[in-house]
Amino acid sequence: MMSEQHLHGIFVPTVTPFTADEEIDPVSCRRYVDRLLAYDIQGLVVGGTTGESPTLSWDEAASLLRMTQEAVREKGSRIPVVVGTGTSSTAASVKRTEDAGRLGADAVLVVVPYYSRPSQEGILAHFRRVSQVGVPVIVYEIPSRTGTRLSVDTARRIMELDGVIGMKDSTGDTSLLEALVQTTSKPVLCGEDQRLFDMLGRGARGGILASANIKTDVFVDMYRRFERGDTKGAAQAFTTVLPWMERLFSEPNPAPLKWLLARQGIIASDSLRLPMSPISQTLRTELEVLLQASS
Ligand SMILES: O=C(O)C1=N[C@H](C(=O)O)C[C@H](O)C1
Repeated sequence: MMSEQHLHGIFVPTVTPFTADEEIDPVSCRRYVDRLLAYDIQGLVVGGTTGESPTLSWDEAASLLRMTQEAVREKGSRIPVVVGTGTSSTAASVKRTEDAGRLGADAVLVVVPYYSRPSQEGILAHFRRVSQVGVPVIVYEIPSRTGTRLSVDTARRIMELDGVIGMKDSTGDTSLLEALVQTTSKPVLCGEDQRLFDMLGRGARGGILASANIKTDVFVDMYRRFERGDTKGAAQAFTTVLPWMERLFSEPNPAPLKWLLARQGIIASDSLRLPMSPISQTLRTELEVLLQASS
């Protein structure tokens, strides 16, 4: 299982490859994960936003976890595999986290409960209950998707919980990160791709980044440069991936990413489950231009 010492560097949240008729495609899944394992990434996250968690059943998320663990094991890699278990129900999140523990997940990614807009006390109680399961918890703060924003005080109290090992900060600004690094040694990772460079400079220990599925080597190199104090080199590397990030998030994630992975033959199809829908022709053309320029 993971501890806070393991939560640093580049974590890649995986897509869920579907066949054209929207079933999980295990062959693509294996080819895709094997490719990611060729890079010096620090971990994988299955069943997150990028994995289309809103349209996956828990059984499907669990089977993705097993397939990914198998690929990691058979490659002889020891990187942690994290699975998303957060829902807007505390009881369901606890149950999924218990299952994830039985399946050997190294940690769980637990999103702030969405839609019902609970009070700060309710959110704290939610994380207290889930963290008591005994599987390390990474808190996922993404107000643009959940409809709620953690106060600094609540975030600090959640980070103090024994079972919580860190946070993925997708707030889109640096105020929470800057407040947390004053009072906790637990890691905060960037979850807002275009803020990566800025957030590393303000104390983030890495990132959980959908765009690191593309140009994975550049993300790893950028992080390593940053770590050893080569800020200029890290900035240069970041500049080269910015155009990709801009396109990847110009339409709802993970549709552009899946299109790119399918276009490169890494997964068989860019199929999504509704209400996620295929990318526009304009974006396809832009991505095609980027691909041609980088080949
Ligand atoms: O699945 C994830 O983890 C991520 N999801 C974010 C989102 O889609 O909002 C983006 C981030 O890169 C990672």
